[in-house]
Amino acid sequence: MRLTLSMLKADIGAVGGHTAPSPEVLARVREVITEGQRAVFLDSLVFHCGDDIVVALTHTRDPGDPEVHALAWEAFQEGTRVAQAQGLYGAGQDLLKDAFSGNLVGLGPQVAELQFEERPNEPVVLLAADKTEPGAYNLPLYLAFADPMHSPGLLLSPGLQAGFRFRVMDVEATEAEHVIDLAAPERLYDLAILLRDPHRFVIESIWSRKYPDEQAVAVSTTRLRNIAGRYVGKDDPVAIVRVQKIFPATEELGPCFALAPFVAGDTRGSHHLPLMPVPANTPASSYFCMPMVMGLAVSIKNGRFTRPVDMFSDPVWEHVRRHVVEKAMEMRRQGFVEPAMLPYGELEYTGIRDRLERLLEEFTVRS
Ligand SMILES: O=C(COP(=O)(O)O)[C@@H](O)[C@H](O)[C@H](O)COP(=O)(O)O
Repeated sequence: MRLTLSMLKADIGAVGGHTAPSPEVLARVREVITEGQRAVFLDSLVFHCGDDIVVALTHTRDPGDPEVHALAWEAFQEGTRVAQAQGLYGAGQDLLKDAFSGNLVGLGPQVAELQFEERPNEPVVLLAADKTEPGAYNLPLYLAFADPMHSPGLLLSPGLQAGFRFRVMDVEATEAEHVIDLAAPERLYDLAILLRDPHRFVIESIWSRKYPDEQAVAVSTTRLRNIAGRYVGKDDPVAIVRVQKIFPATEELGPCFALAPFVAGDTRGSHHLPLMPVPANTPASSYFCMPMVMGLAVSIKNGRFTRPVDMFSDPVWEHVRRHVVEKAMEMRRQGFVEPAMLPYGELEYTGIRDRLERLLEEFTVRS
């Protein structure tokens, strides 16, 4: 069965700040999605990461299918109406355009879609992150798909030994989509040169080299500020990762997040803090909006999801989180000084830029 898995995500309002959607907003999104079942898709999961609502759908249409996207758009719009009625903060924040034009890409919501021939058992991990940007997945995915120190399957399993092909997107290119395909391990150093800059170069997809038609990973790559031309909240990317057999195993992918790399985002989208792996449906952190990532491991059969297993909820992750919190607090001790605050070009609010321009005019040439 040729299946498409679509992950569609939007921040449409939250309770008491940029925290979490209300139960009523979530219920309305679920209701609209459920009404669309059978006509448009096979199965769905609706959950949240921080203040972002994620809709995951399985269907037999192609990625970018207008009806699938229209259903998600309608669900987010209906949810926004509830958020507005409840006075939630940032109601409809990620719906940047008024009219739906056949595809959610470019309208504000994040979209990751992956098409595949369903295996007899199809294990998949659904990742969602809040208060950060699409490049936040660069390092964990590189470790899982290219680094045998983290992913022993690259050495041990014949299905993985040929390595993987990484498609990297230059998200600063606005006129057209600029991508490059790099095969690991041969082009590992070239890959590293790009991935070291997660603001600009983002892993968009990863493919098996032994089975070139088999896509392992799809990451949403939309940068909201490229659409809106100004800061309207962080991008908060989603990603789909197929696991096991010819791909890294779930337990190889997991530890790649334990490193908790410093990523851009958190308060006012203008700082670096470590990416904290959290259980599903965790509200955004009141500690400086620490960037967070959640993962649901699911199996799919005939397009139906099993009940998900929460990837970052077992006891090991409590230990990891303690370490991540220490890392975050240490960084916060240096307040506004880089790299705690982002470099000038990446600041999402204009206050510093405006003030610096005035200050530069006050400089005089020393005689
Ligand atoms: O990062 C944040 C929100 O991100 P989000 O929109 O949830 O992706 C917050 O730190 C806000 O920038 C901060 O709370 C200020 O928000 P405003 O008062 O400007 O809306």
